[in-house]
Amino acid sequence: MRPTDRVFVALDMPETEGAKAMAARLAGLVGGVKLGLEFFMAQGPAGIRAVVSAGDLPLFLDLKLHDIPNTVAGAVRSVAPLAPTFLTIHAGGGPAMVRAAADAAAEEAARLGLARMRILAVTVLTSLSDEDLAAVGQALPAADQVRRLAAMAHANGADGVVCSPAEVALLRADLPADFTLMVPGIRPSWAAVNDQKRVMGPGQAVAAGADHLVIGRPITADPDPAAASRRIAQELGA
Ligand SMILES: O=C(O)c1cc(=O)[nH]c(=O)n1[C@@H]1O[C@H](COP(=O)(O)O)[C@@H](O)[C@H]1O
Repeated sequence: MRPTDRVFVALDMPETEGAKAMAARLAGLVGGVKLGLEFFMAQGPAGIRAVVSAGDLPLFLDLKLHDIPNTVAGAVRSVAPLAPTFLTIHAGGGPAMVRAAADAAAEEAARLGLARMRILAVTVLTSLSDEDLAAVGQALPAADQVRRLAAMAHANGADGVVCSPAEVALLRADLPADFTLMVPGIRPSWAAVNDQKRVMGPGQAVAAGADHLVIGRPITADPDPAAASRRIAQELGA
């Protein structure tokens, strides 16, 4: 994998034109685009198609699905025609929900004749500290909860997880090499931390074993997003 292929840029914005312009500007400098709730709620599937074609980049659709198994399976089928490379669900939805998502992805890909989207289970959000986990009654420390959820997601057919850089080395040791570790909470030394809590630099996260990095504001809020992407690529060895 080329160093730039590791990076999915998070286009957290509500407007199609802005997201299309950013995707076109960053084509060749990143490995794909991540479109999530802010964009999907405003622009829906048509907006997703417009942005993907503007940059001609792989799509990471970050909808963080979390509901009963039947509803999540239906949502997976509904987004299958968008042909995302990756789709997120919340591991906290439990074993049957993870299994329902994985099965629906496989069945719908076969039915439509498309490549199967990879299901990624979100473990513990990178915006949560141990203190925050205690407030919602989750097990401590965060790393223990991440390991438990990742093992459960793997056992139930997920293709990978979303975790913070702090847990990457632990999960790499626990799980097979082809289990994808998609890692947000990435902050180069020159970027603001914002609302993230469990953060690391891009080079360190890849050295620890991250397959892909999710990077939003350090690129999109920079006065020169292309230059920011190039600095990150250099840090990754490009
Ligand atoms: O699923 C995600 O992508 C995700 C999980 C997580 O635990 N933390 C997290 O920040 N993300 C996403 O990763 C992106 C990070 O954006 P920045 O903080 O701007 O780099 C956002 O689009 C978040 O929705």
